[in-house]
Amino acid sequence: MKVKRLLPRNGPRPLVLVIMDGIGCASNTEGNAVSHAYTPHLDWLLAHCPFTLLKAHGTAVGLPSDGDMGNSEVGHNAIGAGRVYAQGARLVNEALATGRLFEGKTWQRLMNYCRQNQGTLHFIGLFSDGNVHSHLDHVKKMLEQAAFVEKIERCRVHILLDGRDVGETSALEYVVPFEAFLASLNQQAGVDYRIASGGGRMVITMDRYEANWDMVARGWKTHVAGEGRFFASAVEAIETYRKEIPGVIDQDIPPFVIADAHGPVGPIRDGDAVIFFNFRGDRAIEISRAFEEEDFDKFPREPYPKVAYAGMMEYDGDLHIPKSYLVEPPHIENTVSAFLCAEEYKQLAISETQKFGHVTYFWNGNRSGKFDESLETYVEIPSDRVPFEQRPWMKAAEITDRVVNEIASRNYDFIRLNFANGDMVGHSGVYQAAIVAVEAVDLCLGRIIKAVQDTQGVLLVTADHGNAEEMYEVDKKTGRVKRHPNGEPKAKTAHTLNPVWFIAYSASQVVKMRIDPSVKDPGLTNIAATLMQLLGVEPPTFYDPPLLLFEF
Ligand SMILES: O=C(O)[C@H](O)COP(=O)(O)O
Ligand SMILES: [Mn+2]
Ligand SMILES: [Mn+2]
Repeated sequence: MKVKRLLPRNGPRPLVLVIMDGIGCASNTEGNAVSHAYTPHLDWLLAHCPFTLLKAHGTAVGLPSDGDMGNSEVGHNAIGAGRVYAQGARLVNEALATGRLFEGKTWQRLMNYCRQNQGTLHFIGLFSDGNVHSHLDHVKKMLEQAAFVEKIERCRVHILLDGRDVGETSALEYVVPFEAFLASLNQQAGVDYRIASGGGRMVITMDRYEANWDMVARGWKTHVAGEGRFFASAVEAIETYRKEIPGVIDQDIPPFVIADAHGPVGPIRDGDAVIFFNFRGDRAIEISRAFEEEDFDKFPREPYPKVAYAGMMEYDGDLHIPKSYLVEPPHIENTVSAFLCAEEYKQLAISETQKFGHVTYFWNGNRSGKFDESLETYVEIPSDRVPFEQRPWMKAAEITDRVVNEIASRNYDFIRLNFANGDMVGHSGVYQAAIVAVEAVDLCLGRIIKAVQDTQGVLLVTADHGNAEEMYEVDKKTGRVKRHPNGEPKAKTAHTLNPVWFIAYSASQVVKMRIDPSVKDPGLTNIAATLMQLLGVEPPTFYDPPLLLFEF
C-alpha cells in the first residue's frame, strides 16, 4: 500500500467537520470542565483515531502577539481561509502607529463635521484591553489626537463593560485609570472629555446575529437619548449595581447614564460625530445599522440625530456595513468554500443563532453572502434567549437532529457545524453548567459518530479556541487557582491560550489515515487544505499544508 496525500474525488462521503466552540485541551487541573466532564465519545475518538493539537491563539491566527488568546472571529477566519491573515487587532495597531488612521479621509471627515457643527465627538465600544473586539489603547490614542491635534473641545465616551474577554469583575481596573487619563487630558489640552454612559456588554448594544435587538434598543436609549438611571460617575454606577445585585459580573451590569445638575452629560445630538471603536464585526453590525440606515425598522430610534458615524473597521464586506470606517479590514479571499463551490461540491453549514455567523460569515472571511446558492445551504437553529448557564445544553440536540438526517440523506459532500455550548457557557463562569455543556456536546458527538459510521463517511472534530477547559483564574506565579476570601475559586469567563484537538475519524474500512509528521507547529490554518485533500481536490500552494496522510 502506498502513502498518498489526496483521497480520490469519489472518496468517502460525507465529510463532517464538528467545531466544538470554546473546547480547548489542557492538563487535568482544577476547573477544567472538559477533562472533568463525562465524555465517552471524545475519549473514544482520542483512543482510536489519529489526532494532533493545533495552535488557536496569537500569531498563529494573525493576532498581534502570542499573549493574545484566540477568539471565534480569528479562529473561524483561519479555518476557512487556510492561511494566516493579519487580523483587526494588529491592523488597527499598525494604522495608529504609522499615523495612517489619522490621515485617512474618514477620520478627517468626522473631525471636520464636529468642528463645523460645534458638535461633540462620541466614542462607543467595548471598554477593556481584551483585544478580541477592541482595545482601550486605541481609544486613548484617538482621544489624544482629538484633543491635542484636532482641537476637538468636547468628547464623550460610552463604555460597554466587559468581564467576558477579561476578568469577570475587572471593570474598575479600567475605569479608574481612564478617569485619571481623561482628567489629565482635560487639564493639559483644556478640553471637556467625559464618560457619558455605559452598561454590561451582554445587556446593551453588543448583540450579534440579530439574536436580541432589544439589547441594541436599550443601548440606543442609554447612549443616544441619555435616558435611564442617572449616576454622578461610572465608578458610582458600577459600585451601586454591585451592591444592589450581589454576584453580578461586569458583562451583566445594567445600563447607566452619567448626569450632573443639568441632566445627562452626553446624549448624542444633531451635528455630533460617533466612532464605534470595536474592530471586530459580529457585535458591531447591529448598532452600526441603527446609526446608518435611513429606513431602519428594528426599533423606534427616538431621537434619531443627524450625525457623522464611522466604525473602526468595515464589519461586513458583503453588505458594506458600516459605510464609513477608519481602518481597512483584512481582505480575506480564496476561502475554502470558494474552492469547494468551484468543484461543485454540495455543502451544509449549520449552527444555532449565537454561532450561526461563525460558520458562515466568519468562515467565509467576514462575508455574509454565499458563493453559490445552488450548492450551499445555511441553517440557523434559533438560540434560547436566556442566560446560557440556565440551559447549558443549548441547541446542540436540535443541530444534531438535522445533521444526523443530512448525513443519512447523503445530500451533501461536506457538512460543517458549530456547537456553541463550551464557549457560551464557558463565558458564564459557572463551572457546573460548563460540565453539562461539554457533556451535551459529547452526547451529540456520539450520535454524529454513529451516523458517520452508517454512511462510511469521515468525521473531523476540532475547536476554534479554548474556554471551558479553564473555568477558574490561575495565579501565573504560583500556578494555583485564585480564590475569593470565602475560599471559593475565582471564575474565569474569558477564552484561553490553549491548543485545540484535531481528530480525524474514517468510518470507511478502505481508507486509513494518519497525521503527517512533517507538518511542523500545526494550527487552525492547516484545516482548510485538509478538508480539500479529504474531498480529493489539490489544495492551492498558498494554503498552509494539510494534516493527513492516507493509505488505501
Ligand atoms: O463576543 C463574545 O462573546 C466574546 O467576546 C468572544 O467570544 P467568541 O470569540 O467565542 O465569539
Ligand atoms: Mn468561539
Ligand atoms: Mn467566546
